[in-house]
Amino acid sequence: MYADIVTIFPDYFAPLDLSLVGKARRAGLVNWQVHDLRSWTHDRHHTVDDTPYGGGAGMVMKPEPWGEALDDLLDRAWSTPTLIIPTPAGEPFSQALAYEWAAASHVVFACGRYEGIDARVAQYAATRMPVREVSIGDYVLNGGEVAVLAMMEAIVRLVPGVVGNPESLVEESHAVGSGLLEYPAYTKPVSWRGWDVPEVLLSGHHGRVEAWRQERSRERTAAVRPDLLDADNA
Ligand SMILES: OB(O)c1ccc2cc[nH]c2c1
Repeated sequence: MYADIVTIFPDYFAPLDLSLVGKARRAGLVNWQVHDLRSWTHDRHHTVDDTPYGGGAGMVMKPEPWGEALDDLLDRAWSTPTLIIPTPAGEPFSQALAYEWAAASHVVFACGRYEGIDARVAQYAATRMPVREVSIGDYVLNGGEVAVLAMMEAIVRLVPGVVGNPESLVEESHAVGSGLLEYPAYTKPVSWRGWDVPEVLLSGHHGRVEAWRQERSRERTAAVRPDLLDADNA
């Protein structure tokens, strides 16, 4: 998976070179390039925003720099990328989308700021590539960068070879097909500040352990995400 990330704050993405994601890049399993949107401006002040038509507070990102950025990235692309635009007004990002984009050869992330990107950019882009406007949750950030950091981590960890034991991807929360939240995990010591590890986990009886874990998953999901249970039973 290769990603182009377009932003007015390139330094936001330095953390991607840390930990598992950075290790995956150094191993050649994934790659990305961060681009400063202002590279596609031509005025002295590298202007990327202007006042909204129709009035209202804040500023809107101008379409021209985005159009030139997408033209350049498409010209260089080996295959047609998917354009992913983080926005509070988007479809929910999900583990299924993370898997889909982990298998994609090329994605382009467009990080909006201010009140967002001129709506014509997504409309224009959709004539040249698949476009997905995606939300990472029902809250509002100041821009798309944090959303892209979160999505990059969710996506890259699913690329084959990135996590040491692929089995660890199977039983985690929101594992595609399971729809249940992960069961609680324990490690040594067996007793800690008066709290003991559940006996069944010390039994060595794999069938009983599995049944206990399934029950804890359903119990936890019913308590905090009953909507997933409905989907799971659908
Ligand atoms: O909350 B978000 O995911 C998000 C995404 C993009 C922009 C652009 C301006 N505010 C934003 C918020």
